[in-house]
Amino acid sequence: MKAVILGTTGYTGQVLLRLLSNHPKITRIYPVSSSIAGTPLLEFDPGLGNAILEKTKDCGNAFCTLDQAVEAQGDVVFAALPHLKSAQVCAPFFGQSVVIDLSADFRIKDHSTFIKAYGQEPPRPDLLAEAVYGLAEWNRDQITKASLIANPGCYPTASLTPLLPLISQGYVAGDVIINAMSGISGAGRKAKENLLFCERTETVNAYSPGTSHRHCQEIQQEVSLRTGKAQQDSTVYFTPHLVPIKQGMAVTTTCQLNPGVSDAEIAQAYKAAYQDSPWIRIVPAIPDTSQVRGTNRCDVHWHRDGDRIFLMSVIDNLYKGASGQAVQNMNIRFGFDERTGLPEHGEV
Ligand SMILES: NC(=O)C1=CN([C@@H]2O[C@H](COP(=O)(O)OP(=O)(O)OC[C@H]3O[C@@H](n4cnc5c(N)ncnc54)[C@H](OP(=O)(O)O)[C@@H]3O)[C@@H](O)[C@H]2O)C=CC1
Ligand SMILES: CC(=O)N[C@@H](CCC(=O)OP(=O)(O)O)C(=O)O
Repeated sequence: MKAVILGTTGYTGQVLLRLLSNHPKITRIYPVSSSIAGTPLLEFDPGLGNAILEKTKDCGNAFCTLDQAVEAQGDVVFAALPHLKSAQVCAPFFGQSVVIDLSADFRIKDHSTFIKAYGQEPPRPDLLAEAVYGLAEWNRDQITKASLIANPGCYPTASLTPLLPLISQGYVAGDVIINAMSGISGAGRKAKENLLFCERTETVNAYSPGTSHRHCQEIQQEVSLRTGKAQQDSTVYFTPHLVPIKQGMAVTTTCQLNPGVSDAEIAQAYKAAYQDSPWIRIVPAIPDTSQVRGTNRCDVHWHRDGDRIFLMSVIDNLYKGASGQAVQNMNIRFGFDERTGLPEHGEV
């Protein structure tokens, strides 16, 4: 199979390049760069292994242009581009290849919600109906048939994974309070003064609290789908924090349970939702981001305190939060085992 990566020099693009170079079903890779086409891959990233050389022969082992990639007619295109830019760059691939978009351009279905989150109209409203939200464990059947997959945001993936089994069973009453921590690679590779080492080391802060972060709209959309309530009546509150680690995301979600929900029912809800999901693990102790770093796993722990439940989840924002889930979605779409080409063990 031939794979195209758009935005290869970004963080998620670089992880995609590594994952696809080890993926047994991918034979050719077209690594597009709008900024450094023609530059040898190993000059840009000497950490890449030899497998990449075999698979990028068509581009002379260098970054290629968008035109070269369009001509190659890839089976699958991964768009690792900024939101509000991605849909436009992907245009030549729609109808030609399966497009897996890591940006937010196709995640939110409702126009006014998209405008609230991103400050402007969705860039391709004509394609929103056919775009499948790629939260892999919840939309497998649709992903199997999709030609456009909207890979979820990293915060929504880490928040929805522990929440949806309980929401879907109708066990949750009242507000859902989500507090999340992200490593700095979550903000992408583009140089920003406020993300310099000296600005971010030894310090932590919250930002965009309550319902003001764009990912709150994405989380609310998926929760509303399962509760049947209108999105404006959703009571999800989401507050992210930036912590001084390179990659990793830890989320704590607090909910009130409906009267009479037992521990056994909660355990059963998680079992039913995830027993056939190789990348979700319900763990007996509060998880650390280090245990999922470099893997596609989301580890979840729950703690009951009277009628409150506390859900602790961890992912690697660049893997399950982005490129790993994108490859998982490709596996589902093309009928491969969901685990194919994805690392199982965390780094020591
Ligand atoms: N970082 C994360 O943890 C996560 C990221 N995402 C999403 O995935 C997408 C890619 O993220 P990430 O890899 O972190 O982003 P980066 O900022 O690290 O990389 C984006 C890449 O897009 C290309 N690009 C093309 N046009 C532009 C432009 N106008 N401005 C900036 N870059 C441009 C560049 O690559 P080139 O020069 O090679 O073309 C650039 O390196 C984004 O939509 C992001 O929101 C989703 C989940 C998690
Ligand atoms: C730390 C940081 O800045 N995180 C980003 C979200 C991460 C991301 O890339 O957003 P998507 O998942 O929507 O693509 C933010 O808060 O906007």
